[in-house]
Amino acid sequence: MPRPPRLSPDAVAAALRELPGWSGDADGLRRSVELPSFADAVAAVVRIGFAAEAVDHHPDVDLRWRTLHLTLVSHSAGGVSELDLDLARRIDALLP
Ligand SMILES: C[C@H](O)[C@H](O)[C@H]1CNC2=NC(N)=NC(=O)C2=N1
Repeated sequence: MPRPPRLSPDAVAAALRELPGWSGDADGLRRSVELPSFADAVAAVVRIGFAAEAVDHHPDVDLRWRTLHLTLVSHSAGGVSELDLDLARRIDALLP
């Protein structure tokens, strides 16, 4: 299945205005979130992991104690694509 192309900087900036909590640019979307505990943070990674598998699009995840640092980028596109915007919305629905 063809994967969508890299979005323009303007398109990413416009999309970010609808994604409070996320920052970044056409090279990647970023969100950091602190959970109440390490166990909660691990559970969030698992929930995000299953959501990612469901859409076959995967975040870069950096877990530091109870803080998750998430980066979304479409490796196949060399930047942010519609798949990353969709995954960001799905992740937001899973986080407190
Ligand atoms: C074959 C499979 O669809 C590809 O390897 C997918 C899997 N998940 C992916 N996730 C991300 N973030 N970028 C990709 O290019 C990508 N490619």
